[in-house]
Amino acid sequence: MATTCQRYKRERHIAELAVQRAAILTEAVYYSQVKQTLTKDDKSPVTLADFGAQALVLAALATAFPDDKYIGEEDSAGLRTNPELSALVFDAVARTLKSNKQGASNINLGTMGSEQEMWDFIDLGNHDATAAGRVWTLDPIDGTKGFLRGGQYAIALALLVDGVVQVGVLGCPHLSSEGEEGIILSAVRGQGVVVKQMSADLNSILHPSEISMSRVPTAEASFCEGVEAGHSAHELQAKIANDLGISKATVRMDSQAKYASIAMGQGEIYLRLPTKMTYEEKIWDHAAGVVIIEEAGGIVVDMYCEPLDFTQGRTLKRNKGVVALPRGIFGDVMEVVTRNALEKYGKSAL
Ligand SMILES: Nc1ncnc2c1ncn2[C@@H]1O[C@H](COP(=O)(O)O)[C@@H](OP(=O)(O)O)[C@H]1O
Ligand SMILES: [Mg+2]
Ligand SMILES: [Mg+2]
Ligand SMILES: [Mg+2]
Repeated sequence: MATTCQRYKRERHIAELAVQRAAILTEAVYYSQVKQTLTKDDKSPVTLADFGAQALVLAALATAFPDDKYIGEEDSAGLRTNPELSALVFDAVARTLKSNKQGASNINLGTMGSEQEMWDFIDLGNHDATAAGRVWTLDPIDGTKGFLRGGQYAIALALLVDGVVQVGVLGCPHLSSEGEEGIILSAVRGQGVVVKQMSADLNSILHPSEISMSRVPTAEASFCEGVEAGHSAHELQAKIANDLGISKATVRMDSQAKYASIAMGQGEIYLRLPTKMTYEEKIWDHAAGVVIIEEAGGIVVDMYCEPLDFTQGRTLKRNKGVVALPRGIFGDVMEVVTRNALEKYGKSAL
């Protein structure tokens, strides 16, 4: 039986290595001229890098934890009917596998030799029940619009056990800490959070440093919100900042880099209030961020101050809106957030 401090040690390590390997692919695409993109049924974009990163991460998980279940944002349908795009994705995956020797750690992160195998790895992410057992949730590129715009993006991987996030890893290739750009944050519930430098060499994810959230009073805090006006209610968020007497400019940033950034004390409050009450937040947009914030000493709730419920499958259907912030200003800020949420949206109909 593992001691408490060894709990999820292997899961965290493999998740970090898998995220780092996927980031080699996403960064190669980020800086290339070839960013082949499809538009999904919900009108959102998915690029060749999203598919490639999902294949690489799920290959690693399937190799290391074959009995677990996986939920990934993407599926291979768009590749199976598009040979040209599929070949581009496979080429990017093959280059990553070749460039990357998987380190001296002797950890087998899995490989793939054909497009068919790659599609099958991508489709391992089709699970949808989260209330029981071990379920990994993956966002291969969170902030695809940011990725395409040259902004922030994240590779987000988390392990849910019986519906509770136990492990979270966020790879943020364009976020900086202590002057180093390209970082990985990882947390295990009850064991804190570390930030490590991302490196093209899989052996050297290794300058762990502990982090914690900012301790400034509410009036000196700053807000962090998404860039996309369609993803959160910028106007209402500005009103809440104003109601709280916050005068610092709001920082806009794509992806779960927002969670990473406030976990490291580079900002304080992440607000994500709905633009439409029918939208259900996706679990892969929050799971890794939640455990990272909680382990950095913060709290994540919905706009009615309820904890996020990860037992409901692929979406947070029992929650509306998301707020993440340091413990010390929680009471002050949430009073104003819930008042505004009730005024604007009424009582939770959930
Ligand atoms: N109407 C909406 N409201 C809230 N989130 C939305 C949304 N439409 C899409 N999203 C999610 O917003 C995520 C990006 O968040 P942000 O705006 O903070 O960068 C997207 O993740 P992907 O980019 O992985 O698809 C997508 O899941
Ligand atoms: Mg998407
Ligand atoms: Mg996402
Ligand atoms: Mg995504």
